[in-house]
Amino acid sequence: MKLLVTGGAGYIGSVTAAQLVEAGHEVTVLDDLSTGHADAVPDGARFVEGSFMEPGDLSGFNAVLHFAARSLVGESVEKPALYWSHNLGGTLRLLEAMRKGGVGHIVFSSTAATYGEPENTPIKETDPTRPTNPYGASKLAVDTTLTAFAAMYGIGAVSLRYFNVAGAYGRYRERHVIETHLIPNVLKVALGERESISLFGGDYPTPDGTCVRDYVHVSDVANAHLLALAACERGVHKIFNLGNGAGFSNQQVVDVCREVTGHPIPSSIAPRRAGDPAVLVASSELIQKELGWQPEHSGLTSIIEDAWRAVR
Ligand SMILES: NC(=O)c1ccc[n+]([C@@H]2O[C@H](COP(=O)([O-])OP(=O)(O)OC[C@H]3O[C@@H](n4cnc5c(N)ncnc54)[C@H](O)[C@@H]3O)[C@@H](O)[C@H]2O)c1
Ligand SMILES: O=c1ccn([C@@H]2O[C@H](COP(=O)(O)OP(=O)(O)O[C@H]3O[C@H](CO)[C@H](O)[C@H](O)[C@H]3O)[C@@H](O)[C@H]2O)c(=O)[nH]1
Repeated sequence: MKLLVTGGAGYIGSVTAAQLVEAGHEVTVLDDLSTGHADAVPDGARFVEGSFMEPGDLSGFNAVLHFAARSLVGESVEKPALYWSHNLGGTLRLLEAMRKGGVGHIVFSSTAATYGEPENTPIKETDPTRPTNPYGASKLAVDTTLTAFAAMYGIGAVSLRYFNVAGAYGRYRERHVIETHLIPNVLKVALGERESISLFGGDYPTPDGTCVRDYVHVSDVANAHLLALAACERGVHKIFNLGNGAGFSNQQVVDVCREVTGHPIPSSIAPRRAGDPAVLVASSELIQKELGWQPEHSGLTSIIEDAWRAVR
């Protein structure tokens, strides 16, 4: 297929673009390099530097995989207008360009942040969506828009709600200039780029008092996109969670990083970070049942080993 990958110079987009090229698709990456890197665009993909908010003529593409977004939760609280105009407004323009160009299918990077503070664990797709920050709200608004576009204009859409994506795929890894994610920041301590790691909150209602998250390997996330692409069906919007169904506390993440790197990784408990749910764990039964997705890396150790191998 002839595919447009927005955000294909970023972390998850570059891994997915690489797997799409390996599967024989003709891939064009559209990325403005605001948080991505030109050298992350896989060999064999065409690269267009530009914004998905001005996508131009999309005729000829069979589908869009839409990764590009603003995705810093804290920044979204400080600059809500930016998140609404970029993530929702920009995506509306992309969808209009798809409509004009006759592009019928889209796979969209949604997020666990659409659920907000969960009522049930593990979280199912049918659980309430009550985002607690503009980032999650803007992603939920795109999901709602996709449902309407599928019903009204007959596009085929799949939203994948990733939980905590981690690990690396070959040379493709997470390297954000502003890094907020736990695992890369813990590994920076082992690399000698940081003195220590602060764990935000030690008094959550969890076994060790630190937050619990569901880590899913970036390679398994990328593979889910190939399955989602094949499952796009005109007039239908499907939503799937993507996680491993197992929760690991922030303290456990640090402990596993110590084992994997052999570094003592000094850590301390710091105040809670605003808007962090105590526990976020996915039920991914639906995507396993409907698309046959099976994560190959379910253990936290193997995910962290891959992340470490790519940065050391
Ligand atoms: N990393 C996670 O754990 C996680 C979890 C849930 C959802 N997501 C979502 O997955 C997607 C990818 O996340 P990531 O971690 O790979 O982020 P990333 O920042 O590494 O990648 C995003 C890419 O989009 C590009 N981009 C941003 N705005 C653009 C624009 N206007 N036009 C063109 N390109 C633009 C950036 O330059 C970057 O290359 C995002 O939509 C994010 O919200 C990520
Ligand atoms: O230096 C740090 C960084 C993070 N954390 C903690 O580690 C946990 C995981 O935090 P991350 O920032 O790695 O990930 P989040 O769970 O906040 O965010 C992930 O899930 C969100 C959905 O909830 C969004 O989709 C977001 O894009 C995605 O990265 C949280 O308890 C956080 O407070 C620390 O203690 N110290």
